[in-house]
Amino acid sequence: MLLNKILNGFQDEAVYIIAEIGQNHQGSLATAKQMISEAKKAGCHCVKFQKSDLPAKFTRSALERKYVSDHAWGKTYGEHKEYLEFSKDQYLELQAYSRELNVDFTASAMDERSLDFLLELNVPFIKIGSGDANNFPLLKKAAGLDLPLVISTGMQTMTTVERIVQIMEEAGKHNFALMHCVSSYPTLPKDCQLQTISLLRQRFPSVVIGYSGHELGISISKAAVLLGARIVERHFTLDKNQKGSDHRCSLEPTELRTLSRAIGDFKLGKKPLAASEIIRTLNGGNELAEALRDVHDKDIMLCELPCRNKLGKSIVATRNLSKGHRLQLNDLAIKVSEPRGLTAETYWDILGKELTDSVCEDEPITGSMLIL
Ligand SMILES: CC(=O)N[C@H](C=O)[C@@H](O)[C@H](O)[C@H](O)COP(=O)(O)O
Ligand SMILES: C=C(OP(=O)(O)O)C(=O)O
Repeated sequence: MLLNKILNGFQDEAVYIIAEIGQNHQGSLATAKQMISEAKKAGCHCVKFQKSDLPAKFTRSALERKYVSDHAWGKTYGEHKEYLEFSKDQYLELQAYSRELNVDFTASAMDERSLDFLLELNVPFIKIGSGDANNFPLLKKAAGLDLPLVISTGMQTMTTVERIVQIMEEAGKHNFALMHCVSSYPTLPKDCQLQTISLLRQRFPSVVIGYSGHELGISISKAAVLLGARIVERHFTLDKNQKGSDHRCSLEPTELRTLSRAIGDFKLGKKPLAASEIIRTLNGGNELAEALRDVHDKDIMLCELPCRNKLGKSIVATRNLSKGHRLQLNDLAIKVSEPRGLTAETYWDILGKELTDSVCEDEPITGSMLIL
């Protein structure tokens, strides 16, 4: 697999291209297969899905909340997500089909049970999406595997990214990559913050840096490669005008083919190009210049707040806990919760803290419930 060669430092000039089918298959196995075939024809190395175990990823109230949107596939968020989930047999069929077409097949593990599911499937690598980049227990479990990891960093601060790398280092894990990502759909050029790629390369010189983009078009993704991204992930669709939250910021087959050919034509070496050279090389205008503006730090962006509020993970109780109880590891789970609680990255920091209030199973733990 090309990804292994890149992660092992054997292929400075190669870029691994992932077609993120995600949930753009509309819940249809036939459409998913057609998408796999089109992604392969477009020159992608990998087709990727999103795997969630709904009660493991979401609290009951998050699943029961009404989902009022033109993009909803059910009345509640749970019904919507259920409609878009494939079964194990369907995953096996999609995996067999991808094998026939000689394209790598994997999914993001959106909770620990989904990680186990993907391990049973024997996928070649695991993607951890931005929603789980601060889910340290999931990262720790994934870091203990031999499999390569591709970890997105949307909706996260540099401090959280440093902790991700620390978790990998503590597990002795070397075969992982960090993806620059801005979790807004579509991301405006001014919000793309491509120079975060340079920042991540400087801060973590031994880690392969990639780009998971949600912007419109392909120029910004090309620029990401010229800046040093060696994995590129883009959402893929057969038609951008379909129902579904991600279609608009996805690439259709022709665009994906144009992007993969352009990447293949670049003469890449170890040294990235400067912003001005990139703009010249790509004949870019204002939008590319905006995407390439200097970046001095990595923080959660305003444009990411809607996604963070919808899919950011919180700490919830695994069982009923009484006032005065001191929190232990097995009291806590990390889920998308409605309403939200303490953010996932505080998981290890609140161990041993005393509850000032009782909390019910599957409900969020908030800062005001703790004696800090
Ligand atoms: C952060 C994250 O997981 N983002 C994913 C990857 O980019 C997205 O595909 C979401 O699953 C999608 O946008 C959710 O849409 P809805 O809420 O309509 O199912
Ligand atoms: C959420 C995902 O990706 P990203 O954060 O890279 O958009 C994913 O791969 O499921």
